[in-house]
Amino acid sequence: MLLRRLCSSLTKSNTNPLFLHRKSVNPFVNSSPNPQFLTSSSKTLNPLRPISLPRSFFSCNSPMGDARRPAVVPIPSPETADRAELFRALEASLGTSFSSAPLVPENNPLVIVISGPSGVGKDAVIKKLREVRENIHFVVTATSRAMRPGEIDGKDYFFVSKDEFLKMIQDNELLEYALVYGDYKGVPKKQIREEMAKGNDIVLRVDIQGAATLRKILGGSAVFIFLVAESEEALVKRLIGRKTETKEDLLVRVATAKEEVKHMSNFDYVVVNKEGDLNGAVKLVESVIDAEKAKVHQRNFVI
Ligand SMILES: Nc1ncnc2c1ncn2[C@@H]1O[C@H](COP(=O)(O)OP(=O)(O)OP(=O)(O)O)[C@@H](O)[C@H]1O
Repeated sequence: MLLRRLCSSLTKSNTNPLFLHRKSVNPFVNSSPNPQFLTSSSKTLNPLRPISLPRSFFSCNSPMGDARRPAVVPIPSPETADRAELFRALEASLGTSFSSAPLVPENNPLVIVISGPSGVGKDAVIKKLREVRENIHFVVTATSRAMRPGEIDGKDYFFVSKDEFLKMIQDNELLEYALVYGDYKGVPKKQIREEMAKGNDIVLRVDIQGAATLRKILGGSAVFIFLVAESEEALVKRLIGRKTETKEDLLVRVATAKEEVKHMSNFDYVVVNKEGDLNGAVKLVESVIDAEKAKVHQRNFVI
């Protein structure tokens, strides 16, 4: 019906689209005749006059139109029609069936690198994120540092000896590694491969040095989030409050943290972990992940 209406309005009215176009844009005034506008008898056409096309060109009765056009089907009124009936009528009118296949392909699993100065709350944010988000794997980093009270091997870190760590480096088992405050820390490749194959997103928790190395290796194939406290003062207080560092360690970490904040520009997103608002920071990280998942051009991480 719609098609028929369109055809009849084109046939009946003088609104030949070619004419309208030429009337509004007339590039041939004061110019030599354009071969495009020569008739078969080689007469020059007046550019302001409509080109006369046979009536059958726009006619719904043309045999060519019939061959290409779907059958004319009455479309019931949307206000009163049965939904299924209306759906079928629309399909029939357009000569096509509406596919139920997803319009958007599956997301690529996302690799999220979370970093930030020591004591900013990386572990705290990740612990919470683990509770609230599904289909996400938190890579367990291998480290040669000693276990802290309350930490669990294989959950918080894979605690290995220095020699074991050096063997992993030798066997090319680490995506990235670094010597941090005298201890080795590294990201095992195997875990990432296995979890991505299951369709899970991957979270890597690394220090600033590790994030810089990963950026060089991964470029834009992963999303980099910088976690920061609202102020230096808040950061130092948080670190003191943790009570896990010796006074020497504290001094090094605080001095390093001041420098580390300058690396923010190498990241894609910055999330402020405000004192007393851990949930707010976690929500922001989730928003970043959701936004990344809605990207038309997805990041493509290959390992
Ligand atoms: N938003 C927050 N408000 C108050 N305290 C917080 C907040 N986030 C984290 N903390 C606390 O700050 C301390 C440091 O946090 P956390 O250990 O997670 O830091 P980190 O960045 O993982 O440090 P590191 O890199 O040294 O391991 C912890 O005691 C943690 O409970």
